[in-house]
Amino acid sequence: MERRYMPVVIFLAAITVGIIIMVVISVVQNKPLYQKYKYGIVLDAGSSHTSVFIYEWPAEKENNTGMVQQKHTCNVKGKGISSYSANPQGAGASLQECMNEAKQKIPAHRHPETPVYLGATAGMRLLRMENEEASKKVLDSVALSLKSYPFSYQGARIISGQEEGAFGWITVNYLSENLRKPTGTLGALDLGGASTQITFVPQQKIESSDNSIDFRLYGNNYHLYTHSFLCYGKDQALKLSMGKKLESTLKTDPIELRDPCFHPGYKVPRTVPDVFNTPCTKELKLANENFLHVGLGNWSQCQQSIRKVFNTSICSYSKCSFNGVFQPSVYGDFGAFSAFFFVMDFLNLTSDSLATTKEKLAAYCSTPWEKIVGNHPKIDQKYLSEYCFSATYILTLLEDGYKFTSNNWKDIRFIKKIGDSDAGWTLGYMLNLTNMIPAEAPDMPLMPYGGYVTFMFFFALLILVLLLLVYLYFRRSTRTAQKDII
Ligand SMILES: Nc1ncnc2c1ncn2[C@@H]1O[C@H](COP(=O)(O)OP(=O)(O)O)[C@@H](O)[C@H]1O
Ligand SMILES: [Ca+2]
Repeated sequence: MERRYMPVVIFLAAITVGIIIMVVISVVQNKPLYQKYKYGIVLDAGSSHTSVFIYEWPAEKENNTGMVQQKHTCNVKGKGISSYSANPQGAGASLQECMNEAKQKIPAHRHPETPVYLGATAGMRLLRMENEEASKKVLDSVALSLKSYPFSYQGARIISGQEEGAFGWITVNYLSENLRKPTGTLGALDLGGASTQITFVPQQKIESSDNSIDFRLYGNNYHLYTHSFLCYGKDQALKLSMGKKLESTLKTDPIELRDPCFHPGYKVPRTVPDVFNTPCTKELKLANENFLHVGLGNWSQCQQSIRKVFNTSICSYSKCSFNGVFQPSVYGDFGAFSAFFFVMDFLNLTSDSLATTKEKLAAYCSTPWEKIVGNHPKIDQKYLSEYCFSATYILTLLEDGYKFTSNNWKDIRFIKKIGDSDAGWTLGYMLNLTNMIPAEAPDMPLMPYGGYVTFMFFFALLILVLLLLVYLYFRRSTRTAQKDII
């Protein structure tokens, strides 16, 4: 071969290698060139109501953190499934409207592969304690209803308090993309109507095995503390607290229950079984079944009365939250969701110091009931009348129960959603059951997307320049050759 062709050969070889590198990188980087979505449905059968969550994720990226998003939610009309104990068929029927909506929201060709899970929480735990047969019938009824849809039915069951706490923790940390980073995780505080959960990575040893859960997620080990207090959701706590007041006052004054946790001017007739119709309160045999629930609007007395539902005098561990339950010192930031958020957000108490929160709440509780109703004509009066109690309960639970202080109060973030997805146990439950959180970290793309685009751009530019140089070189060498001939 003539020597003058050598540079051309080198140029061509460089170009070929360049093209091969570009093709290889683009294949590795863009394995799926277009996105297909997959779906999953979880029904949260809570004590007060049932919500249907539809999740969506890109089919090819299901093992990456933060990829699953909430696409749609539907609130089932009426009360929670545990309220159908006398009419179990009604429980299954109540889900129809939302399940039909799910059929509309998910593309039909995905229906057969879309898993459906129903998890029932504390309302059904209480019904199971009270009447196991009735709780089975309710679960059978919702199972039958869910099986009639074209989705892939995966079961309807009562989840444990530990699962409820741990999956809530997985949800908030998955959505905050904390799981693949060496940085800290977010503790999870969930307040329902019938139970409440606290879950976090503690700094101290976990002294009771009931409160310890281990996970290996994306190559990291997590040693979690979790506890679920049955009967300490805000609706059952209200019954506990009213029950205590009734026990001490009805004996002397059988007509009126004077309650500092309700607004002055609030007066509602109630019956004793209204308060004692749950396994959380012991049955009180009282001749007079009717009483008048009268509000006093006194925040500090309200807090005193709520403290009585927390037993802090027994503890067989190095430290306890309440009722003899082991709890290490709270550590790190916490996401407080569900009723923690609904109540504190309604009262605009999500971002003040603990002292200011107490001052504002005291003023709110002493506001006359008439004025409260006038200020919020559209809010359901049952919710409205209970916000003073609920917020006082929340402060007492967090401070006296879990031992948050004015120093770490700001570590509690009252949240509803992270991105588009609600904080709660449902997403974590589905991720776990579909094995979407691998124990080991999945392969990362070769380089971040921005770096990839820049790299491809400059590489293409380089190849263009090389082609130009080859062209110029050829032109010059042919001219020289022609000159030589002449
Ligand atoms: N807008 C709202 N304001 C106040 N409380 C609310 C609101 N929406 C829901 N809640 C309350 O949140 C709680 C949700 O609990 P739920 O999930 O049904 O029970 P559990 O988790 O104990 O089974 C209930 O006490 C319900 O009354
Ligand atoms: Ca709940």
